[in-house]
Amino acid sequence: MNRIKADLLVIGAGSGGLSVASGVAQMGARVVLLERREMGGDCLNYGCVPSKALIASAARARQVATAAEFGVNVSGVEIDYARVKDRVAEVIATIAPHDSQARFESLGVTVFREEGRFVSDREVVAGDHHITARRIVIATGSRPLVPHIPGLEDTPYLTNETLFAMRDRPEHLLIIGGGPIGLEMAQAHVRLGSRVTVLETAHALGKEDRDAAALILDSLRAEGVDIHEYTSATRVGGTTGAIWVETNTDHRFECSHLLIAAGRKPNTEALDLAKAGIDFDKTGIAVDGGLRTSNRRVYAIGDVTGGMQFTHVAGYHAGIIIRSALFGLPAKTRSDHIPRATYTDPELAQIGLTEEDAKHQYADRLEVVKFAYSGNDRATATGKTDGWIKIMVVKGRPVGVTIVGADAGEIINLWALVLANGYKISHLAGMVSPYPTVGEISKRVAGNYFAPRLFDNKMVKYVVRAVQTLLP
Ligand SMILES: Cc1cc2nc3c(=O)[nH]c(=O)nc-3n(C[C@H](O)[C@H](O)[C@H](O)COP(=O)(O)OP(=O)(O)OC[C@H]3O[C@@H](n4cnc5c(N)ncnc54)[C@H](O)[C@@H]3O)c2cc1C
Ligand SMILES: NC(=O)c1ccc[n+]([C@@H]2O[C@H](COP(=O)([O-])OP(=O)(O)OC[C@H]3O[C@@H](n4cnc5c(N)ncnc54)[C@H](O)[C@@H]3O)[C@@H](O)[C@H]2O)c1
Repeated sequence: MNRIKADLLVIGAGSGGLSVASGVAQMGARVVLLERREMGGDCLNYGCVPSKALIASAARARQVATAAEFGVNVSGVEIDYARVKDRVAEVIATIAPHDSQARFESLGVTVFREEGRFVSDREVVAGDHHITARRIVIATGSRPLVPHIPGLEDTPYLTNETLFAMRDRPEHLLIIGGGPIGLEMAQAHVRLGSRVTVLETAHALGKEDRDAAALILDSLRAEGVDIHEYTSATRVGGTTGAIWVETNTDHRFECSHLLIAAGRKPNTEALDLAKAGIDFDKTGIAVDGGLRTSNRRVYAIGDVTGGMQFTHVAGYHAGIIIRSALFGLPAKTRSDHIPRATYTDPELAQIGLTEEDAKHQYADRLEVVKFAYSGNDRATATGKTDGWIKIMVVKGRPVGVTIVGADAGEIINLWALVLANGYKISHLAGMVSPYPTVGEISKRVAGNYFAPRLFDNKMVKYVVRAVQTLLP
C-alpha cells in the first residue's frame, strides 16, 4: 500500500471536485484527487456539454427547416446523424484538456484514477493508495435513476451515459421522463429527424412555473413531439429497433429506442460511508448549511447532496467549502440567488421563487409584474415573440423571476446579479439597455412595475399640472 498524507482529499473529478482541487492546490495546500471514470464527470462527458452540442445541431436543422418564412428557400437538406455525433465528440474533446489529469497535475494536484472508499473517519483507500487527509470532500455526483418497470432489465434502453455515443439516428425515440433531460433530448431528436414520444408520470417540467412549462410543451408539440402526461409505463419489452411500452392508460406504444430520463440517484454506494460515520439516505448525503456532513472533517458538494443538481451549483459549493476548509472561515450556502435554465426552444429560466411559491410565502405583500416578448422589437424582427418575463416583487425587491422565451438562459444572468446582491427594481429602471435587444425585456418589466405608481397616481398628476402652470 502506498501511504499518503494530504491536507485535502477530493473524491470525484466532476464539476464540483475539480473546482475545489484547482482552487485549493493553487493556494498551496497538498491535494489528492480521485476519479474512477472520466475526468470532467457528468457535465463534460454525459451531461451539459454533449447535450448542448446536440441541441446546437438541432437548432441549425430547425433554422433551415423554417428558413422559407424568412424568405430563404433551402433545398436538399439532409441530416447526417453520425456527423452530428462526431461534432458532439469534438466539442467534448475541445473542452476536455481543461479538466484533464495533466492539467491538474500541472497545478500540483496528485491525481489517482481509482475509486475511493472510506476505511475510517479520515482515511480513504483507492486502489493501492491509502490516503489520510485533514479534510475530505465528497463530490461523487449522481447517475441516472432507472425506475422499476417490469421487463426493463431485459429490454435495451439508453440513458444520458449512452445516448451521446450512439451513431445511428433512432427512428422512433420513446423517452420515459418529462424533466429537463427528457424534454431537451425530445426536441433535439425531433429536429434531427426522429419520431419522439415522451411519457411523464405527472406534469412535465413539474418543478417549473405552470404557465411557462405549458408554453414549452405547446412548442414541442407543435414541432411534433408526442407528449403524454400522467402516463406511467407498466411493462416494457422487445429488442433494439422493436421495443414496446404498455402504460397505466391502457396504451401500447411501439418505438425503436427507449431513453430513460426519470431523475437522478446519488453516487454513494461505493464510498462505505458508514465507516466514516457519514449520514445519508436515498436522496443523497446529508449536509448542514456549510456543506459539512455528520463527520465534521468531511464535506459533500454538488449532485451527491441531492439538492439543486446543476454544474453551477457544484461550482458554487466548491467556493463555499474552500473558504471554510482552507481558512477556517464560516461559510453558509444560500439558494435564493441560484438560477436554472432548461435549454429547450423557447428556453425556460428561473431564479428565486416561482409565483406559486412566492404567493404562499408573501401572500398580499407580493406584486407580480409581466412583460411579453411580443412587445419587444428585436423579438418581433427575429420571429421569436413567444414568451414572457415575470417578476415577483416584495417591497420593491425581486424575490423571484421566471423567463420563458428566446435566450431566457442568457437574460436570467442579469437577474442573478440582482438577486445575489439584493438590488431593488429601481436599480433596473435606472439601467439603459441597447436597442434593439431581447435583453431589454428586463428593463421593460421593471418599467411595468413602476408604471402604475407613476401614471395612475393622482398626486403625480396634480404636481405635474401645478409645476406646468408655474413654468415660463
Ligand atoms: C443530460 C444532462 C444534461 C445536463 N445539463 C446541464 C446543464 O445544461 N446545466 C447545468 O448546470 N447542469 C446540467 N446537468 C447537471 C450537471 O451535469 C451536474 O449537476 C453536475 O455534473 C454535477 O457535478 P458533480 O461534481 O456533483 O458531479 P459529477 O460531474 O457527476 O462528478 C462526479 C464524479 O465523481 C466520480 N466518482 C463517483 N464515485 C466515485 C468514487 N467512489 N471514487 C472516485 N470517483 C468517483 C464520477 O465518476 C464522476 O466523474 C446535466 C446533467 C445531465 C445528465
Ligand atoms: N438545463 C439544465 O440545467 C439541465 C438539463 C438536464 C438535466 N439537468 C439536471 O439533471 C437533473 C435530472 O434531470 P431529469 O430530467 O432526469 O430529472 P427530473 O427529476 O428533473 O425529471 C424527471 C421526470 O421524470 C418523471 N418520471 C420519474 N419516473 C418516471 C416514470 N417511471 N415514468 C414516467 N416519468 C417518470 C418525473 O415525474 C420527472 O418529471 C435535473 O433535475 C437537473 O438538475 C439540468
